[in-house]
Amino acid sequence: MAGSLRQVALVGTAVAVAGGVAYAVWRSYFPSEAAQGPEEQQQQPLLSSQEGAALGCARAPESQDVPPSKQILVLGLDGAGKTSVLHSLATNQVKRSTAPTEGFNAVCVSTEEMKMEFLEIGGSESLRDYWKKYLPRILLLIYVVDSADHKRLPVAKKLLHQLVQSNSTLPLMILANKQDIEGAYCITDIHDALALSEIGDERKMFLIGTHVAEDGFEISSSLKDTRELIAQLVSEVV
Ligand SMILES: Nc1nc2c(ncn2[C@@H]2O[C@H](COP(=O)(O)OP(=O)(O)OP(=O)(O)O)[C@@H](O)[C@H]2O)c(=O)[nH]1
Ligand SMILES: [Mg+2]
Repeated sequence: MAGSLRQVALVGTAVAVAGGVAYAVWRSYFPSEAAQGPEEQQQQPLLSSQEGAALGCARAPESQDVPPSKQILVLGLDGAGKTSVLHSLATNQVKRSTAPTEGFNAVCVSTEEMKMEFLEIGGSESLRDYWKKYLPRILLLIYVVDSADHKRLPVAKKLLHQLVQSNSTLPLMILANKQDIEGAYCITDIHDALALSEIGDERKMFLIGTHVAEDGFEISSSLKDTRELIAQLVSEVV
């Protein structure tokens, strides 16, 4: 166990949160280019400039000395908690989702240093075909699992391994969500259930326990740490 855990940073300690969250805008849509092949998408941003602008992630013209938005893909099985985590990260308040994402969900989170564009694709079976199409455009993949959904962890593992096999260096952050539920697997169990030691040690990989607790409260320190780490990771990628 200790050997396999060496390849993964288990994050649970406090990291100071720099910068505030400026806004979050919610939207579900199917982009028109979803039918294109990954090659055609390689040079395109995750969100078009119009979509980015609508979400408050407008890009500055290249002549201006303003860093571009950082693009992050958020995947995982239906019900894992992707929307709830994203909404909480963006607003700093716990807000559990009440409906499945029927397509895509784009969220913009600003810190003092940068704007980060998160794109969640719903986890239901019919949407999983879209997952891979966005991989070539992103700086970081966040994969959310329901730590209490023991039965479906093998499916979550299979899909994760399929996603990462085509890119050995894409940074990966796994959120072992719903840690508040009694009987939820702890992160070492999740590490084993997802066979993370097989994913290779070329990439940066993080496994973090999270939960989106009671509505209306400030988010937990683990979620704040997660946001801080995401900002740090994407700022390191050129
Ligand atoms: N107990 C508990 N429930 C959670 C947590 N996170 C999310 N939920 C609940 O789990 C259900 C699914 O959450 P969503 O955020 O919609 O899950 P999702 O991954 O976005 O699902 P899809 O959009 O269908 O792919 C909702 O009822 C949430 O309230 C958590 O940390 N703990
Ligand atoms: Mg969702």
